[in-house]
Amino acid sequence: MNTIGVLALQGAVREHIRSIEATGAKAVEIKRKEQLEAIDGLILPGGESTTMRRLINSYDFFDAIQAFGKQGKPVFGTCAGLILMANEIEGQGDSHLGLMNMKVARNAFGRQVASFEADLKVTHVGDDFNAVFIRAPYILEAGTEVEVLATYQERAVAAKQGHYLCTAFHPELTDDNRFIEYFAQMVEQSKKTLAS
Ligand SMILES: NC(=O)CC[C@H](N)C(=O)O
Repeated sequence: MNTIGVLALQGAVREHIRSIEATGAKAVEIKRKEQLEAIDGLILPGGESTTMRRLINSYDFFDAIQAFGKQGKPVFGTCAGLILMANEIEGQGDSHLGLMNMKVARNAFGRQVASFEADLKVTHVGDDFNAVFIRAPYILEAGTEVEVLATYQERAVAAKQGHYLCTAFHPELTDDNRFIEYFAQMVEQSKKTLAS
């Protein structure tokens, strides 16, 4: 059975645990970096990216998460998690984990319309995915190795780069598990490749 962890320092952890379990995979809350050794894929949840980064540093997760990704193990960032994965953040000198070659903007849809839902066509996932946005970022620029999976109002809001996946929205907040199932398939695939 595949085991998928959710970084549980801050943010929407419990919802991800429920959606991972719905795919049939084992779900684990990750609170110590040593736990990364026992999982096959990692989710960086939504929340507040600067707070999460501060906690990543305090709990000494920074190098451990980068090393996890460099081993070829899949990482999926949602919302604040997408910001953590980008190698460039608009108006901010430093990025965070820098796993994906893309520039992102925070709170990109404005503070007034903080939250909204939209039905999106998502490559690999479906034509009618109900996406929940909460003070969401978006992807301003993406490198050629980054595959944009969905756009909203011509802005890129979901992307994949090899074994890295990210969404500006929160797939864990609906009962539609197709997005997490797609990630679970990526985890399954990488586990087979890493074992061979
Ligand atoms: N729902 C979310 O994860 C919001 C992300 C938040 N705007 C940030 O910058 O971290």
